Amino acid sequence: MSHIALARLPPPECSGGCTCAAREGSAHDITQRREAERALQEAERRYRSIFENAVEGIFQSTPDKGYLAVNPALARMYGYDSPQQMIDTLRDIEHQLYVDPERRAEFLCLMAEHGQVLNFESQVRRRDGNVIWISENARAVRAPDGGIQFYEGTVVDITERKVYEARIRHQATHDALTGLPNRILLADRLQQAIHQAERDGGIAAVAFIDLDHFKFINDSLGHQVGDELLKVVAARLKSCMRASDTVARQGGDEFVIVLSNQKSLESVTDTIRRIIAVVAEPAQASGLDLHVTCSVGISVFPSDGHDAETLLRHADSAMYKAKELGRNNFVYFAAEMNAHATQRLDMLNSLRHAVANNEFVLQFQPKIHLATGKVVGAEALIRWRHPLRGMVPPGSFIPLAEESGLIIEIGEWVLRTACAQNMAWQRAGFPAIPISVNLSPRQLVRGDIVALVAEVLHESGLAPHCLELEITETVVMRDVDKSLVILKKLKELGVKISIDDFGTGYSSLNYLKRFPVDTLKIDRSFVSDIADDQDDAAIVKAVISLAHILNLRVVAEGVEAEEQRRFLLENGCDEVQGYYFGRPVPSESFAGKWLQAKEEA
Ligand SMILES: Nc1nc2c(ncn2[C@@H]2O[C@@H]3COP(=O)(O)O[C@H]4[C@@H](O)[C@H](n5cnc6c(=O)[nH]c(N)nc65)O[C@@H]4COP(=O)(O)O[C@H]3[C@H]2O)c(=O)[nH]1
Repeated sequence: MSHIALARLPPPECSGGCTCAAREGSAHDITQRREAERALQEAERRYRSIFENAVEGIFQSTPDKGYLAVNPALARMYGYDSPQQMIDTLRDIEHQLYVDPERRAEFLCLMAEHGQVLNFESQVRRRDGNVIWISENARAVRAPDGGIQFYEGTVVDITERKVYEARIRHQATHDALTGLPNRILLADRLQQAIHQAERDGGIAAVAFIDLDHFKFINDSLGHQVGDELLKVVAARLKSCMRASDTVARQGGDEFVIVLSNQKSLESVTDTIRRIIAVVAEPAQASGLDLHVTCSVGISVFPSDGHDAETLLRHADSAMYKAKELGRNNFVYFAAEMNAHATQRLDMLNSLRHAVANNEFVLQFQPKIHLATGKVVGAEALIRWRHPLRGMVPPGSFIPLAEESGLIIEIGEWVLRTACAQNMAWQRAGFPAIPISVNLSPRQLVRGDIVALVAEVLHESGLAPHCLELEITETVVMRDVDKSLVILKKLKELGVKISIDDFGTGYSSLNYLKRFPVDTLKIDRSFVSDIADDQDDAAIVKAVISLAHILNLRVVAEGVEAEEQRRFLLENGCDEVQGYYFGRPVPSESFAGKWLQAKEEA
């Protein structure tokens, strides 16, 4: 404003008589021009400041290859010391900048079609070779003839967001512990393998892999050891696979592999054999030497199913068959397994129902003192009174209860009922004899078994020495240190402990010496043949002497014949149990037959 006022003033040398008005007019023109120039300069200064100081990268580039102008932010983003250095160096954007040169072609194409690109994301190479993700917004600036003169736009570095997105995507599709694909990605990969086999007329195989006795390792050695072991197994499985195959963790100790584009079943079998061998190699987890095996069920596209869900279900059924057949092996799906899997599911449902509806009963089998023939104990044995199938023996449902975890509730019921029954006999005036209860592997490792036994004794009022817990030898030997701690605590409660099925495992004498046990029960498989099989006879004799050296009682189970009784008597066995003396019977019959007999005697 001030210079306009100044321009209107006559110049100092003016003495009048001149055409001051004209001079004033021309001064006015100059002033206006200067003003416009200054405004322009000001605007340019402002825009330059924005350009120079913007945090976003700003550029002008030509359709052919290079840059016209870039701001310092863009030069910095791409790793150059100055804009000029960047302009001079980057003469071929397509090949020097874009990681995928195709992106430049797409950029040009979008510009030609729409005159702009929005959020155009690409990977570019910085001057130092590092790759970053950028997002560009740009427009085409056209000449009056309509041709593209140059492009101008902005660039932001979105690497951090991309890394974050990739991490989130990875987390959603991978298992956190092992880093393997999870169920979601597995479904996708399996679908791809099916499509590929359909297209090429080949086969694809799905293998369901379950670690044998993993739950036991997890429960007894702790989750940390279990987790470590899963990681080792995951790495081993991966080492057996081609890049095009998939190893996924289905959950827990279950893995699934998808073998795509297979030429023949032989090649599938070869891979599975390799997997079984590699899993079975000794493993180290948390400093412990472990040995784990796996059972594998395989289904094949197209013969065993046409969709991912069916193939997975069938591989799962085959895996159960592999477990049934002794574990550490593999089985291909066969149609009849469907029926078996359905049966198993039905059984599990009715077993759950049985727990809720109290469909179990206990029977009792006497333990006889061999030398005197007196009843010195009773073993409680569970039966399932099924509403349709009648009395179901424990061999038909205990393994499933164990596998599904239902054994915890069932076992607790057995313990309570057996202790209550013993008290009921005593209150009815029968002599106090110890009652034996089988403890399942899961019950033993669950950690609160000591508290449970203490609680049941307290609630029932049963004297601790009137309860004997039978634990199978293999379970005790699987984790000697942990078993030792639990058995000691149980012993401190005052209950008796018996090692069941003795001889079937691999007890070391050294361990046996350390265990606070009262009784060894010789497995009935040895007893049944003592009259005919010299080896079994020798084993039974050895177990009796060993037990006596260690100051333990010996009970022989499964005695069915007189010659077995005589052999055991002659060799100093303390107690016997078996059909020869008495079968398991309901509580009333037991009291009537055995406890009265003891009283009369
Ligand atoms: N062949 C033959 N068998 C005889 C003879 N004497 C007794 N037995 C049977 O041998 C089994 C002895 O029980 P176990 O070794 O503890 O073996 C038991 C035990 O491992 C399990 N079991 C039974 N009740 C329970 C329970 O309450 N809890 C748990 N966890 N397991 C149980 O089921 C297994 C089988 O039980 P049961 O069918 O009742 O079978 C019982 C019994 O009926 C004989 O002279 N000859």
